[in-house]
Amino acid sequence: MTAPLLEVRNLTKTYRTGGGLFGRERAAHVVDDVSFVIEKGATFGLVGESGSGKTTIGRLVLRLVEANGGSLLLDGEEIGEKSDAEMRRLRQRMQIIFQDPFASLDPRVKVGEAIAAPIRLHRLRPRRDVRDRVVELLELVGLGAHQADRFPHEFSGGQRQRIAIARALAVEPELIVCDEAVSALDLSIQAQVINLLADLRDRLGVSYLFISHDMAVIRHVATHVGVLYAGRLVETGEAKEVFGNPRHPYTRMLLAASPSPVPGDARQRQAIAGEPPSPYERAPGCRFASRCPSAIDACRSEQPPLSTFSRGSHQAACIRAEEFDRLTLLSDEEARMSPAYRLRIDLLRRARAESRAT
Ligand SMILES: Nc1ncnc2c1ncn2[C@@H]1O[C@H](COP(=O)(O)OP(=O)(O)OP(=O)(O)O)[C@@H](O)[C@H]1O
Repeated sequence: MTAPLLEVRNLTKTYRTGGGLFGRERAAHVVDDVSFVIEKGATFGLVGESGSGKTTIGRLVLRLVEANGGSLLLDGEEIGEKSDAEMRRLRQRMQIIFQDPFASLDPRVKVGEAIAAPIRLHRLRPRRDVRDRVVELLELVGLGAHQADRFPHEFSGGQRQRIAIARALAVEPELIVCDEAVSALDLSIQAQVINLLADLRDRLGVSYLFISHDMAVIRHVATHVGVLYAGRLVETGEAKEVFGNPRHPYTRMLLAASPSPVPGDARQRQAIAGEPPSPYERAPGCRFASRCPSAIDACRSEQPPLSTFSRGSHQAACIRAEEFDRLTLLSDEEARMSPAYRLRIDLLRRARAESRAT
C-alpha cells in the first residue's frame, strides 16, 4: 500500500504564556494527541467550534509553528525534524489559503505579478514562459488573461479568493491548507469557490486540509472529516459515514446546529448549549462531559477510552457513548434474549439518571 500524502500522528501543542519576573506561567493545551491521514486527492475537512484548535493544526502541519510532540509524515517521510532550509523546499509542496485573501495580497502589486512571484522564486518556468503560465493559472481558476494587470482592490471577495488559489497553485503543490477559505463569502459565492476547489482536486490531484467551523461547508467539500473538540479529535471518518451515521454526541450536536441539507426541510436548528472548556484548564475527565447528553459521573473523572486510530476507518472516540447507543437500539425482544445486555443497559441508564440528579 502506498503511503498517504500526509499522516499526522499524536500531534500536541501547548502554548506557555506569562512567567517572567512577576507573572505566573500558564499552559494552554491547544492541540492534544491528534492523529489523522490525508490520502492523495482527498479533502480532509477539519471542523469544530471557534477556539477548538483548527488553525493551530493547519499551522503545525505546515510547520509554521512547532509541535511539542507527535510526528508529521509527508509521503511517508518524517518532516517534523526537517531544518528550515529543507522546510523551505518542502513548503513548495504545501500551500495555505486564508479566510481573507485581501490580507495576503499586496494592494500595490498587480495580481499577475503576485501569481508570477512564486514561479520566479522557485524557478519553475523559464523567464519567457512565466506570463503564459500566469494566464494559464488565471484561466484555471475561472479568471481571464486581461485581469493580470489589475490590482487586488479591483476584484470582488470571491474573485480575490480565486486569485489566492491561483497563486497557491503556481508552485504545483500537493497539499493546500484552506483555513476558513470560504467563510467570509456570500453563500452563492461560497458554493462557486467550493466547486472550483473540487474541480481542481479532480483535475490536478491536489489534496486539501479544509478547515471550517461550518458543518454545511464541510458537508459540501470534504471526502473525509475530523471533528475537533477542545483540541482533541472526537470523531474521524469518511464524510458519507460521519454525516450518514454520526457516532459522537458532539458531531450530532454540530449537525443539529447546522442547516438541513434537504432543500425545503424546515427542521429547527438547535444551538449548542454551553461553552467548551478553556485550554488553560485541563481537568482529568472528558472535555465534552459538561455538554454531553450521554455523560455519566465517570466521564467527569476519566477520559473515555479512545478507539485505536486506524487508517481511513471510521472511529468514534467515545466508546461509552457508542455503547449506550448500541444498547438503547436493541429491541425489547433482543434485550429479553440477552440478559447480560439488559443488565448493562439498566446500569448505564441508572448511572445517567443519578448523574443528572446530582
Ligand atoms: N500563540 C498563542 N498563545 C496562547 N494561546 C494561543 C496561541 N494561539 C492560539 N491560542 C489559543 O489556542 C486555542 C485554539 O486556537 P485556534 O486559532 O487554533 O482555534 P480555531 O479552532 O482555529 O478557532 P477560530 O475558528 O476562532 O480561529 C484558542 O483558545 C487560542 O486562544
